[in-house]
Amino acid sequence: MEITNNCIVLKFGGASVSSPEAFSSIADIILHRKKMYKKVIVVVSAMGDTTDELISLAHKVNPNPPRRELDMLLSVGERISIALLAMALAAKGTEALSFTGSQSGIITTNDHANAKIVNVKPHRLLPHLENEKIVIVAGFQGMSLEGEITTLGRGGSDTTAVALAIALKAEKVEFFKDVFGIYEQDPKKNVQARLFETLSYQEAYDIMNKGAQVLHNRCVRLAEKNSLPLRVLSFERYLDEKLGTTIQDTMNSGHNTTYED
Ligand SMILES: Nc1ncnc2c1ncn2[C@@H]1O[C@H](COP(=O)(O)OP(=O)(O)O)[C@@H](O)[C@H]1O
Ligand SMILES: N[C@@H](CC(=O)OP(=O)(O)O)C(=O)O
Repeated sequence: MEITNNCIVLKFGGASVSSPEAFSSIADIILHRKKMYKKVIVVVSAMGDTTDELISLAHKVNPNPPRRELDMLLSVGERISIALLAMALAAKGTEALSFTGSQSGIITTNDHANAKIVNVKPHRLLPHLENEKIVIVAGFQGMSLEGEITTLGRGGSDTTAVALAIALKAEKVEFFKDVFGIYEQDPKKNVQARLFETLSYQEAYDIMNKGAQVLHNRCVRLAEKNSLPLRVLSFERYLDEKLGTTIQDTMNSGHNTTYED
């Protein structure tokens, strides 16, 4: 196993935390990566269908809920996950600390339900990372300059992970999915679809633009602008280093840090 001394962001989506037991499984993945990386930041999404269930709950109370209040409600899904993940790691004897998007310094526009990240100020995370503690951040949410809780649009946790990786100068982001990587088509619809080993940002972006929900398309553009390598791999077969898709530049284009996607 290659030992690096660096920083990595690990992103776990709703499919990887669809049951209480799943938190223990992904805690094992995180502990495996912690042996390789000094600084480990974990971004996690709401469990399974929680976000859909919260939207439907809101609509039972008000068929046209105020967008500000909907964001307040939806941000709860990811808060449940971060706390449960910290508890799962504690059950394995490892201290980890959970933080909401606003605590993590994810600063956004004030566009409720479709906010854009304008800056990342992860001051609160830094001392814990220096102390080599695992830091867990709620995906999909932030705080506007006006101090309001916002969400980034469906699938937005991927973009949280990329923005944090840029701010913390992480080596890469690993996205743990219920598929082995990015395919030419959804492998659940076409079992013959080819799995890509590597993709350029543009190729990945084109696949997302055709409607593949495997990565939030904003996160691909953001990674490209900052030359940040991305890897999409399976949360079940993560030990198989050859299995997965790497998205990176063919040449390092040397852009300055930007959060504009
Ligand atoms: N071209 C594609 N390559 C890989 N997965 C795809 C593609 N198009 C659609 N998908 C779907 O995207 C899903 C993404 O994985 P998932 O674990 O659900 O992500 P997350 O929980 O992070 O949102 C897969 O379940 C897969 O069915
Ligand atoms: N929970 C949010 C954000 C998200 O990114 O989820 P996932 O990582 O499961 O796509 C959603 O369902 O849209």
